[in-house]
Amino acid sequence: MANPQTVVAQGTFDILHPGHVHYLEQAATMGEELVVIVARTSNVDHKERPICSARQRRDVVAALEVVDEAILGHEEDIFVPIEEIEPDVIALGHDQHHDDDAIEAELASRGIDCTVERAEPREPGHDGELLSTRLIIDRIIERRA
Ligand SMILES: Cc1cc2nc3c(=O)[nH]c(=O)nc-3n(C[C@H](O)[C@H](O)[C@H](O)COP(=O)(O)O)c2cc1C
Ligand SMILES: Nc1ncnc2c1ncn2[C@@H]1O[C@H](COP(=O)(O)OP(=O)(O)OP(=O)(O)O)[C@@H](O)[C@H]1O
Repeated sequence: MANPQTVVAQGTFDILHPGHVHYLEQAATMGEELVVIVARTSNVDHKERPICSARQRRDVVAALEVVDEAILGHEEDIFVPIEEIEPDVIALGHDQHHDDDAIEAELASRGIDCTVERAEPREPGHDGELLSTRLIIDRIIERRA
């Protein structure tokens, strides 16, 4: 296709689990090409510091079949990669703390024509399925302490 619709997804992706896969699969259905921006460790300041390096997190996301490209985010200005990619859609995760309206306003002020969509959460499909990095780490601490 000459002009595929590009979707951007983003997140920390520290220790991948099926919730991440679900989010990325949903994001992929919003267009034809999926580019994932992996958060720099210095920008993950709203929760515990990731266990894996940004490069490792990026490499594992890039290996997923549904992902066309995974890149490391910008250290200072999260809209720099967006300006470079020029996506048609930004897919926000169901629980991402970003304000949809604030993102849309910033896109408009930079002249980027792009819609902002929210993905749906995925609930555990069986007993004991861990769909959160924090819950996986809590389980490791509990079982290996
Ligand atoms: C549109 C958009 C672009 C982003 N670009 C970057 C970026 O370039 N660099 C970065 O470190 N984080 C970027 N982020 C932020 C993180 O990917 C992410 O929202 C947050 O730091 C990780 O939190 P989460 O995994 O709980 O969502 C971006 C977020 C959004 C919504
Ligand atoms: N169970 C889930 N269902 C749908 N999307 C999910 C799920 N878990 C994570 N995601 C999405 O994956 C993206 C990256 O998530 P993130 O790296 O913060 O993982 P997390 O497991 O939610 O982390 P933590 O549990 O440490 O807060 C986010 O957009 C988030 O909404």
